Amino acid sequence: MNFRIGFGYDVHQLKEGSPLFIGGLQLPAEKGAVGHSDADVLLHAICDALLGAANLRDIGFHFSDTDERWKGISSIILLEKTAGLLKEKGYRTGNIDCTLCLERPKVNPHIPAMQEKIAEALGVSPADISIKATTSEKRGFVGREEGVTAYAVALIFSL
Ligand SMILES: Nc1ccn([C@@H]2O[C@H](COP(=O)(O)O)[C@@H](O)[C@H]2O)c(=O)n1
Ligand SMILES: C[C@@]1(CO)OP(=O)(O)OP(=O)(O)OC[C@H]1O
Repeated sequence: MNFRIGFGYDVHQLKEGSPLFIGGLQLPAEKGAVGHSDADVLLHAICDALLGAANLRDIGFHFSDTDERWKGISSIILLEKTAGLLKEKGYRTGNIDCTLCLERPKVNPHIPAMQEKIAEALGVSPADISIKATTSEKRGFVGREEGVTAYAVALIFSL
């Protein structure tokens, strides 16, 4: 078996009145993330970790933010497409570990549902998807609730 690892990072601006999509779910929140797609920062970091593991460039290379096809698209679809790109190269997902940096709301109650969504898109078990969260202790860009960031690592393998 050939194992490879990858790392992903993403940032989105937060704006009052925009919807907040995280991990494939819309969460109740005063501020939501802004982007060309649904701006799901956690899924974008996971896409980049998977693409990086396969040395397949990054999310914007495959799904450009100037392409009308991806305007407002659910990032779960982008994650499914990313899994398809890896499959074409003979890779399967092993496990994912990611961290969301968001001042509020607390996402802990929603993590099991996010694990289910992500696992379904990648064709793995929810047990293979680890999601963690932290605030930024009211410091910096995240702490001032101006934005949200996410980090992810992915293990992939080919038989
Ligand atoms: N948006 C968030 C941020 C954090 N959590 C959970 O709260 C714990 C404490 O956060 P600190 O920033 O004070 O470390 C953290 O470990 C997470 O379990 C969350 O659910 N949603
Ligand atoms: C997902 C894409 C494509 O809709 O757009 P955004 O939602 O702006 O997200 P980002 O992480 O900035 O870049 C990747 C994009 O090309």
